[in-house]
Amino acid sequence: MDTIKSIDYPVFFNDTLTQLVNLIEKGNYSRFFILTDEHTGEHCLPLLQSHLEHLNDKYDVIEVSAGEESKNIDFCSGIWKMLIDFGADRHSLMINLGGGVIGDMGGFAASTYKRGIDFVQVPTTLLSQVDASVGGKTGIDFDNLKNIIGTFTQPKAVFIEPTFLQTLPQRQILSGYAEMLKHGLIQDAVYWNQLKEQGISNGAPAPELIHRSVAIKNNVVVNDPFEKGFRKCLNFGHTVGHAVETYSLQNDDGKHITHGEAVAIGMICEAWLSHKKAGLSAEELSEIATVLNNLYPKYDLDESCYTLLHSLMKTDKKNQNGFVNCTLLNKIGECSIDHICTEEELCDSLRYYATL
Ligand SMILES: NC(=O)c1ccc[n+]([C@@H]2O[C@H](COP(=O)([O-])OP(=O)(O)OC[C@H]3O[C@@H](n4cnc5c(N)ncnc54)[C@H](O)[C@@H]3O)[C@@H](O)[C@H]2O)c1
Ligand SMILES: O=C(O)C(=O)C[C@@H](O)[C@H](O)[C@H](O)COP(=O)(O)O
Ligand SMILES: [Zn+2]
Repeated sequence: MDTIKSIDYPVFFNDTLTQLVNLIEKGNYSRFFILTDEHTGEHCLPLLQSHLEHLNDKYDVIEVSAGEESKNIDFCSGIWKMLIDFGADRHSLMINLGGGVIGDMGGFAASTYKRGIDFVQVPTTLLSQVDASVGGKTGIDFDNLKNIIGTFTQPKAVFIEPTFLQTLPQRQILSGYAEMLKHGLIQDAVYWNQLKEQGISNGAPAPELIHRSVAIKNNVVVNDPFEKGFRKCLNFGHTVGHAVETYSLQNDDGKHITHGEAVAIGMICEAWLSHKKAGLSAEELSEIATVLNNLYPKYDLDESCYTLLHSLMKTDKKNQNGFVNCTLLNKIGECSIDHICTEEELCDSLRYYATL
């Protein structure tokens, strides 16, 4: 599969770990650091290390706990502290070996340490391969708000290695599939139909589909890297989705939903808003709601939490002048940005989800 050229860096799909070793050797780095979480440390690090034996004295491993609960300032401080303790200088390289949590937080830690050191993304979840590793959004959650602190900083390269997906639990595969479905909905009706018809059984989607999603996302971010305008299309499903994800993280019942599951709920609600406000037909709304509702577990959101959900939506980064600003679909495969949605409309979209 062809390497994709992003803003000013390559996204590799073939011989990825050899390509990574080439980058390390050519980059003349003083040291490099591999950031993992407890799962990628177990399942992915050994394969990477088998390519690094001749560089054993040039790197250290930094491991954090797994999951969204770690994507915060405390774990980020821990990473900065380890970089200081290991003597990382400005000519160091950070290798983010993990899912979106590691990619976002490792990218943020690297982009701020000594005002910025190089980093690369080695995504190990479907979600991070198709979406999070490309485009340069780095960040952490803070004050119970998703990605509220962060930077736009591009990696030096992205290495998409399909082998890593072999150990990924099916729930996480489905989570990544939600972002792939989003890519179809916003940009490519043929791709949506292909994903919808073949569905997802056991294991990861074909590498060609992963490549297709990266190509769709990349095409958007190269034209609007700082989300001044059309990049907001990649945020379809996230106004409601991030609020639901945050709500689930705050509820200490141990039943946290994944980012993809939350975005799937958000896409149903925002498809309903699209029907009300942006021309999406009733037939296409019904198709989207059926596909997503069948793929993802139902999450209980009763009326008593709507006020909290709306207050979370009011903090969305697309908002301006206090108005909640959504990306909506005009039809499957085409979207438009900057639709102001009222509290009543947003709550009605949650009511629609509850009726399914
Ligand atoms: N920067 C962006 O553009 C962007 C895009 C989409 C999502 N995100 C962010 O990404 C995060 C979600 O990423 P995610 O879904 O990858 O979650 P994650 O990083 O928490 O990974 C999910 C789980 O899978 C485990 N895991 C990772 N790779 C594995 C492997 N190969 N085998 C077995 N287990 C493995 C992890 O340890 C974790 O428990 C969210 O914080 C979201 O906000 C960022
Ligand atoms: O790359 C983008 O732009 C996206 O919006 C992709 C999203 O899938 C992703 O979840 C992103 O992290 C959301 O960004 P945020 O700015 O809404 O925090
Ligand atoms: Zn997302």
